[in-house]
Amino acid sequence: MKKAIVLMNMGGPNNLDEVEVFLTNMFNDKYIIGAPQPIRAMIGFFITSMRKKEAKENYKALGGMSPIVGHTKRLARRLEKIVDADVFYKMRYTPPFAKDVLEHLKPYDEIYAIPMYPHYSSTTTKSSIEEFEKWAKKLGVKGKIRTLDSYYDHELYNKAIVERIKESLGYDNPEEFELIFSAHGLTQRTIDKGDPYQKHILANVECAKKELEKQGIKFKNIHTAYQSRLGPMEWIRPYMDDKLHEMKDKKVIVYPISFTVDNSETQFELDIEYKEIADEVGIKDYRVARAPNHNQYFLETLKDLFENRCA
Ligand SMILES: C=CC1=C(C)c2cc3[nH]c(cc4nc(cc5[nH]c(cc1n2)c(C)c5CCC(=O)O)C(CCC(=O)O)=C4C)c(C)c3C=C
Ligand SMILES: [Fe+2]
Ligand SMILES: [Fe+2]
Repeated sequence: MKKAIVLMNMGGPNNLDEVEVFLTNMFNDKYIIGAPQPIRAMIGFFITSMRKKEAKENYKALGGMSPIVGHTKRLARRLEKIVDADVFYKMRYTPPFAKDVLEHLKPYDEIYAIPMYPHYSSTTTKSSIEEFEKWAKKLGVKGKIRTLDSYYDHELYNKAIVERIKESLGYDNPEEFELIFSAHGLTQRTIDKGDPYQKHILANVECAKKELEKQGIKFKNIHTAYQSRLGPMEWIRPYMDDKLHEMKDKKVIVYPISFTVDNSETQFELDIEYKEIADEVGIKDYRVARAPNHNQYFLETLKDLFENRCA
């Protein structure tokens, strides 16, 4: 039986010319902008035109590209060493797209499509799975597609989170630090329509807290906040910038809980933009923990999802 794993991620510009491709594709996704066509295309064109200049400047600060594709590719390579399957990766809004990767998947009997999103949201997980299945059908890929919705509660995944928090802490005393779990935001409207993302984030924070307790690591306080708000709508609260304003004179570790690999939201927004706010507010020590990336516990989580959790 020939098996393939496909790590499904969002993507990000691989060069500055792809910034427009990334934004256009994202805002053309019906799960991101709910309006029907052609209104969606018009809104997408408008937001892309408004954002692309600033977004390009941001990606310039990261060396002209998002780190997300590179991290996902490295993860796929390392995972391939420990599983009995060939490992691929595909992105939702930038190359390599589902249709590019599926061309290579025709000889496989079983295809394990694993979302790089531990929390289920229509805007990420559902959008990716649906698009992948649509292209598999169009291209006549016959292998059985297996997938799963979420894995934020996986014990090994939470061990990976705690490993990254410990790396950020080093030999310092956790009781002197505030720990903020920062999640990518979502509009309140999406949550009101029944999206479980925020529930999954809050449940993930509880799992991570339990793992910290198990390992005897006690922070002064633990908080959850939401970053990456965009546009005039109400997004889920508390907002990360408001949370940082409560942290004057404090020592803070931020853990980016939405993400399995580092990307522009961690390496630009948290590392650079929110660091500027932290300096303005007078935060004494501001640290951002890395996402799981190729942490051994995360690799073992993926191996277990492949072997035991995909249906
Ligand atoms: C406007 C709506 C957006 C929704 C809804 C949204 C949901 C969502 N996104 C992620 C993960 C990532 N988002 C990233 C970047 C990004 N996201 C939006 C907008 C929405 N996201 C924009 C406009 C951008 C581009 C950056 C910017 O210009 O501000 C990224 C980073 C990709 C990269 O380049 O590295 C990730 C990852 C999740 C998990 C999520 C909902 C659950
Ligand atoms: Fe996003
Ligand atoms: Fe952002």
